[in-house]
Amino acid sequence: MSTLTTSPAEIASSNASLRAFLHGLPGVDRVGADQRAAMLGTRSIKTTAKAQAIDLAISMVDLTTLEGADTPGKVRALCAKAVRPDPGDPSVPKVAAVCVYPDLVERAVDALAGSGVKVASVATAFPSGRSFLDVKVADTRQAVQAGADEIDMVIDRGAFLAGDYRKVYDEIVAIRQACARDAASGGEDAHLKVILETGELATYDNVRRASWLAMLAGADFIKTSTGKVSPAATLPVTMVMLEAVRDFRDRTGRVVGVKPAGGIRTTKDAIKHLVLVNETAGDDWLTPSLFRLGASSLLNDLLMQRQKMTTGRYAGPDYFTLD
Ligand SMILES: O=C[C@H](O)COP(=O)(O)O
Repeated sequence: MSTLTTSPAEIASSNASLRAFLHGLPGVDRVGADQRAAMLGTRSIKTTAKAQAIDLAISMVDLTTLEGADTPGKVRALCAKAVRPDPGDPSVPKVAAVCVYPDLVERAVDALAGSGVKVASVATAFPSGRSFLDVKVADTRQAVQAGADEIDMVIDRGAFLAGDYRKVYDEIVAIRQACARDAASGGEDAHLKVILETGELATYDNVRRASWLAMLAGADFIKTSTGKVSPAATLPVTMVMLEAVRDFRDRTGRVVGVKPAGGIRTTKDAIKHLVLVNETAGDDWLTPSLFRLGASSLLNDLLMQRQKMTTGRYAGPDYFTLD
């Protein structure tokens, strides 16, 4: 693929030029993508490689709670689990991040202080994204001020589907600016994950276009779904996004991460995703700094399978705390 000779700002100088660029990307062969993802999903991994894959998957989990009924107590318990997933086995790695609503960020920051586990906050009128830009910017700023290390924003799917790419681009740029940490605090800017909500984008071509749009606008990560819309993280959609980050690096030199989220519940699902990463974007992406699994209830299955591999038997159903 050829190097991008025009800057993202030039490409986005008007909706027409952005549209020309996005619609000039090669189309996705839907049947071929479904078949390839299904074929990669049948690869089996055994013994040592499986044990390593389970630990890698644990270290990539964004342990998530995004319920209206979330409480400070639930977030505290989740944070304890994030740092020490199995209190009986200190060799289990900690997860990558805990993902919560903005008003619970402070609780998570307190509970995770010094642990190395990041705090991710959803923002921008999650999950619908339907609000005013200044409300979305304020939502983001408050989460960053409360100490969020990562912001998971949603795109305006209505604008995207109406072909108003420039609006989506401008909004991502504005949210990226809102991720900047106050210079006086000396901290790093919050990383920006851009949720495409692929279940609402209708076609794989749109998934590819939305991936590029988010990356051109400055996303650090592209994320499939909110977990509130079905389908969420399917293998072919994740594959299309992995191809996009691979091609984006080839054409710009910038490396963007990928986060499938929503509906990933079993060790089998997690391992299928890792195979996909390896075979599509390559092993550079097999690290928590470039690949995450957003999930509310995957961790216990990973822990159960890990224990089965170590001890030869499953723990009782009450052994692990609830996700
Ligand atoms: O970002 C993560 C998702 O909201 C989690 O979805 P899930 O509850 O289907 O695992």
